[in-house]
Amino acid sequence: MTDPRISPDNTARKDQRNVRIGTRGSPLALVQARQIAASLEVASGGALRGEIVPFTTTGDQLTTERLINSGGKGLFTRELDSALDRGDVDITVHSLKDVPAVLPAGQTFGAFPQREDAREGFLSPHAEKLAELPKGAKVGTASLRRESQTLALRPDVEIVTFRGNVATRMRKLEDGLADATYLAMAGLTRLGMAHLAVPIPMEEMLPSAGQGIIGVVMREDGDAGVREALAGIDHAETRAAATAERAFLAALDGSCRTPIAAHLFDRGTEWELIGEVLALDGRQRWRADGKCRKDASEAQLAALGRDVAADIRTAAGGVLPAFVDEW
Ligand SMILES: NCc1[nH]cc(CCC(=O)O)c1CC(=O)O
Repeated sequence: MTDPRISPDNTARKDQRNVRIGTRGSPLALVQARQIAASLEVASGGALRGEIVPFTTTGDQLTTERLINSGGKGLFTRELDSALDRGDVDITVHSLKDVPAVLPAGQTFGAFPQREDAREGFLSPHAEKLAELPKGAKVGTASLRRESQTLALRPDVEIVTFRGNVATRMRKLEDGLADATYLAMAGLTRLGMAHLAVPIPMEEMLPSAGQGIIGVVMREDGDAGVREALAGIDHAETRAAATAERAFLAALDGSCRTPIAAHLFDRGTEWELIGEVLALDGRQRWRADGKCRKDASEAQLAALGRDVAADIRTAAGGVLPAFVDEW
């Protein structure tokens, strides 16, 4: 039976407004953008209708070479940033860990929906975890954080550069190009493929700042209806984590480009931020942590991030390895 109030061809109702959602065109990005579209429609009581507008970013066009040699951060956001600036789209949807520590001027996060599993996933046809790999095994990754964290635990393994979507990486594993690789559990879960990986305990391999979080960006002078609907899908705990982890990142990113990891842990009555910086070869590793109350303001959470970053600087004697960022 057809409900006469619902237009059968799914065209916009007269009282419905279109929200153009800019996103990358990758399978994961599209799943995330569709999820945001659906939640916005619900949060606005049907007044808004999400329209997905896919973009190919610079980062999507790069293949084998290390992204880091191609301009670092912002590779996956640049084209989306300018589309939002120009007003070609109303909002952009990103994996937060791919978003540079500082947003372009005039742009702001309208929503951080509830975080997905932030853990790293271990994928290997031969082993359940890194410790089980044979001596000298090849571990595929293009992330400098994962590379240095792996070498810190297993200095004997060989790191090989590994990129591509989930299917590509699985094929490379089958072809023996590497014995193991990592993918974020969040991405795998969103794609319905979490069964392919074994989650790694968070404190064994601290994830990237913002891992598992989707950031929805709007213009500061953006439409009030859109702003309100975004506020309706914002998740307070996730915003707290995004704020503390990104403040930590921003405080270290300013002067150095280094393998960095951070996560805000829920310790019942308190938040605990753990941050980590490593030398590329994994031989040096600095960790620091700090706590604050669960009812902390965004300013206090940002201060927590900066404090933990300052502790790491002190621990490292002010000499952090001069290198790269996460992507
Ligand atoms: N750097 C690419 C990227 N950006 C976001 C995710 C996964 C989803 C997420 O962490 O939110 C991934 C893939 C990966 O690192 O495994």
